[in-house]
Amino acid sequence: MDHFNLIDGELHVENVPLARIAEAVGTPVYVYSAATFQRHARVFRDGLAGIARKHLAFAVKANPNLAVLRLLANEGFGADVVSGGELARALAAGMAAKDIVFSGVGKTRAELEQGLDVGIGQFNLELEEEGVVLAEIAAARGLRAPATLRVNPDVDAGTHEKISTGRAENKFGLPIDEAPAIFDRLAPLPGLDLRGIAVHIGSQLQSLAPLERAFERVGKLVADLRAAGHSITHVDLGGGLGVRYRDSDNPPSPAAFGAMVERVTRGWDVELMFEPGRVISANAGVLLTEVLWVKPGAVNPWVIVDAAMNDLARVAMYDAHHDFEAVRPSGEKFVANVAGPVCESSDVFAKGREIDRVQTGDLAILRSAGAYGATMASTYNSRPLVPEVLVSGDRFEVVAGRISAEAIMAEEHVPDWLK
Ligand SMILES: Cc1ncc(COP(=O)(O)O)c(C=O)c1O
Ligand SMILES: N[C@@H](CCCC[NH3+])C(=O)O
Repeated sequence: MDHFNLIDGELHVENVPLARIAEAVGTPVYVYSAATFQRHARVFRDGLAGIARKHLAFAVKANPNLAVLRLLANEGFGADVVSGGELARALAAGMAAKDIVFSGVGKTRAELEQGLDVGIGQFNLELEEEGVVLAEIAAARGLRAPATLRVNPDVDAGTHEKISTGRAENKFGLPIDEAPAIFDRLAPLPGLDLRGIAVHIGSQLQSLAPLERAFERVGKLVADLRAAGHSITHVDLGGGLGVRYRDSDNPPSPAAFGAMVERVTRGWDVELMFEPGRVISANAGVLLTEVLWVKPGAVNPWVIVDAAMNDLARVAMYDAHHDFEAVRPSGEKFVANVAGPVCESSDVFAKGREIDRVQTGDLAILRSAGAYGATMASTYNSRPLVPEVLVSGDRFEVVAGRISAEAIMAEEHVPDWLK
């Protein structure tokens, strides 16, 4: 069941009319559905029902809002974090340290220390030297840091170039062929409990085939490591499952993903770990915006909305598609461009698209904005930082306030020697 529906001709999130949120909070604003987050969390878990030993860690980068993290913690999710800031958020949201996995291609010494001091569940190491440093820091504290090696399996995920992570030329992971030798050198260090392998080949995957190829390579590596005498108890299979941004997208279902994982990992005898982000959050949120102007254009009219690339960067960064819909559709359509007010030619959400006919003052949404939306927002053009609202049934709450240009300016100052 979708929780973003027309009720009496007007778009609602669950039982709350979007117009009511716009009136109370202003626009632009991200609006999330708690019931959708819950449903996605459960569908993902159900897809993996056949896997006995598993750990689910939500990729915090997709949506780090504290309320969202708490909701997912209540659904039994831990977190996959990539910075000290994300780690602090996961803890602040009530997640247990042991349920947190620390990924990330450039963890600082301070971040490794922070992770050890709070007792996180696992570090996914990106290179040998990181393992050496982590082992030293842990040994000095009388600890053994639970860790895996993240390997780069050299598999093309078949997704947008800028969100691919598993090809040899990408910066992520260490070359899978070098993993056995690195494992041999790191495993004996007293400060490390080197217990497995991690892999993540990219995001918004529309096919299971590249994932399957990557997992098969990891399975072979696990067998080789065991044959060399290593104890392998954990394999982290990352995230990456794609979602439907438009009708023509056809991502694999969590059930199909689970069936593939079950088949490929049969007999591995490890705890499997997962780091889903987008599949849990993308379609749980929309960006609500107001039409400022409809401006004549040389080819198509320009619908200028009050949301911009600084609020939702995905279109400018990856040519991503987000459906655009009026909150009170008249039934009439027209072909138009949709753009924000930012002074960049790439601040365009849609070009030459048939959309609901809208006019100045109308409310509209950009759909599927719950993942990599608010979290990638900036204050470019000195625009306020976009707020977030969580809806549950017929109530809603501002779970991140709008941070004004004045508040941001308060962090700056002019040196005396310029006055
Ligand atoms: C290491 C790691 N895990 C998990 C994710 C989450 O990916 P997704 O949102 O595609 O599920 C990412 C981002 O691509 C990542 O880099
Ligand atoms: N930010 C990207 C996804 C990056 C995934 C991070 N590993 C997007 O919006 O699609």
